[in-house]
Amino acid sequence: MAAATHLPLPSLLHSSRRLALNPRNLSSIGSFSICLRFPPSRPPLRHPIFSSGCARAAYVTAPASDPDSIDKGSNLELLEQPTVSPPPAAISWGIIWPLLARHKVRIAISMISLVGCTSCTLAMPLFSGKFFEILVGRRPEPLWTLLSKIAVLYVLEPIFTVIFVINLTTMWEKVMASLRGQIFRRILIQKVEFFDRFKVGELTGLLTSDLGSLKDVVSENVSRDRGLRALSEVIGTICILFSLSIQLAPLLGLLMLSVSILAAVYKRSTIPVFKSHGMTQARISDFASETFSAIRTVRSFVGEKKQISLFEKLVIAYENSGRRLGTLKSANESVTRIVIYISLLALYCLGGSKVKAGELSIGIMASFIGYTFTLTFAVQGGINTLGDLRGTFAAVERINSVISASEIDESLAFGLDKELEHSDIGLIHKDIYSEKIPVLNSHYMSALRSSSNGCSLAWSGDICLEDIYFSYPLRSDVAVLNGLNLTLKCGKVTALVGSSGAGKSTIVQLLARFYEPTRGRITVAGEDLRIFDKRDWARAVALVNQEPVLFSVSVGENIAYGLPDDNVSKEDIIEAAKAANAHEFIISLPQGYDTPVGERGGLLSGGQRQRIAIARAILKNAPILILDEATSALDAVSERLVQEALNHLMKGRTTLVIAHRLSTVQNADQIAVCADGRVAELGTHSELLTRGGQYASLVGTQRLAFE
Ligand SMILES: Nc1ncnc2c1ncn2[C@@H]1O[C@H](COP(=O)(O)OP(=O)(O)OP(=O)(O)O)[C@@H](O)[C@H]1O
Repeated sequence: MAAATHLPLPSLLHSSRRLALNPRNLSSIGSFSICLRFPPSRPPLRHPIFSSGCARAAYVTAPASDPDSIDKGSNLELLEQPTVSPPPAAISWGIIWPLLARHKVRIAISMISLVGCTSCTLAMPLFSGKFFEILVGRRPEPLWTLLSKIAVLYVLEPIFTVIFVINLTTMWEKVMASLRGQIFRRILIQKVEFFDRFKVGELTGLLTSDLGSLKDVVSENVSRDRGLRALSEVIGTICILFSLSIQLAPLLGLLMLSVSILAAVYKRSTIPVFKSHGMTQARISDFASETFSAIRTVRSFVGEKKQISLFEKLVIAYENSGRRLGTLKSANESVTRIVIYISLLALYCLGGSKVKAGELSIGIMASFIGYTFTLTFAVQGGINTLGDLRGTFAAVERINSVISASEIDESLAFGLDKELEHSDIGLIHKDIYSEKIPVLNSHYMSALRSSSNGCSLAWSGDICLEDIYFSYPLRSDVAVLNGLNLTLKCGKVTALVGSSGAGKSTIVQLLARFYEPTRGRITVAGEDLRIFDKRDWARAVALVNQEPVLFSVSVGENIAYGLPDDNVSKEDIIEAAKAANAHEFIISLPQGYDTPVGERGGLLSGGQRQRIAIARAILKNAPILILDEATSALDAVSERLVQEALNHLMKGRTTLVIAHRLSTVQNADQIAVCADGRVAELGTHSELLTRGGQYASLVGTQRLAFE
């Protein structure tokens, strides 16, 4: 093992494919499926990333002197990698510390100014005591000398405070901006099933309210009676009190102890109320965003009353939990006050009697009263900060439970990392998590990079789906594809038909690599897709759906999104729009190409949206084109315009068409009938009609709808 070396994955793939995966060689080593049926105790004779379930866990060893030994079949050893540890929590001290460490100077200035302003604050009661002693003639110092010292304190304290607040908040805002950017990036690189699992509202809530709570824990706790200042005042006051009078200090200690115990009891008793308050708030936000985004459905079903009544229930639940929280807060407030008053009364009695007996100076007694108030406010402020911290911990826990439970799509993340490194994006330039993800993964991912480029291969080679098995991760017990085999011939049109739920759109999702097959492989010109990182592969596939999604920017910017990394010229945008039959309607819009399309393109008609999506795909100029019911939602006029645009787009590209209309399907070079997760029939329109099988019956029963 020690002498072993890591072979570059492409060469391994090449070799192992020759040994086991190339269909032409299957006869010599047994069928491809034999590879998949190796007993679990023995790894299959191919790179385990190509079998399901161990996608990240493998590398290859062979003698360093003979990298070609794989070809010769000697010394080939495939070793299972130890299980890769799960991705680190999205927010932890280990993540925040490096971000804080970038602002050492600001932190140092904040701490120095904190000491400065706290010292000023804590010196004030001492000066008050001296002031009274001068007034009653117990101190020889001239009054104006003392007053000028007090004036210096009054000037210094706000100066130190400003320096403290500005530095601390600036530093924290910068840390939070990095963290927010990183978490957005971390969400964006999750596997697609992550987005199946969590609602959009939940994910946006992490970035807004939950991260907002983490931000507030510093930015809302910089005032005199909160956070670090409160803490430093508590510590400072106790030290001063003990140095002033060893007899009276324990009394104030008792006061603090009582208040702290009350705070702890309050904290425990309010945790469930606090949690349920937060959850009801999240439900309100989810419900409102769902209602507003489905406003047309609500309108068409006259659902306003129902939505209002459901919303009312949520609002009442929120109100109730808010009231319970308020009651607990007020109870705590009054009990805390009672404790403070009792302690003050005790101080007056004990301190007063000591002053009368001449055991304590009136100045110290006056200082003590001042410190009692300082201590009271500081302790209360500390408790409030604890309350904020409690909410913040709950928010951090929510963020971590959502993001850590999921898996990063490493083949996407790796490519993105590389691209960001060379981009001008500064804030989210380096993934703070990548350092935490085991080095092995990046070694593994760099091995994934093939010398060949997926996009150029797709211009010249067929796409083969070989023995594909697939279940959606969230419904792993339901087999959607069961050993599907299909070849999309290069530059030709393949139509996919079949009953609803037969798995047509699932094939599209696999071709686009939103999901990976559970078993089997997809190849382009004989190369397994998994040797390309996903961002490379994404450039090879243009997808036009029934419901194209536009961003709420201008028409021109939506078309330019076809090449999001490039500076697309206005001429290119116009050319693409013309090819998509969209130019005429675009120039008739109020601001032409600068007209905003509204949220999800809501300010345009279905046909207009579709033609902009086609223009975007034309600009992308990808070798593989997937049309998933691209014209099925359109009226006859729009359909003709869109179909013309699509015909233009399809030229010279490997095209997969899913359609219910016979007219769209019958001219395809081949038609595949999907049933029971397999291709049941394959041929041209006339061949399949002659065969009289499922396609003929689909056409006969008009389930493949005619115009
Ligand atoms: N994200 C998902 N998670 C879990 N199951 C899914 C998901 N998407 C689709 N399915 C299930 O997979 C099966 C195949 O769905 P698919 O959308 O591929 O069918 P289809 O042939 O395209 O149907 P249609 O013609 O109605 O669009 C269905 O049973 C569906 O419920």
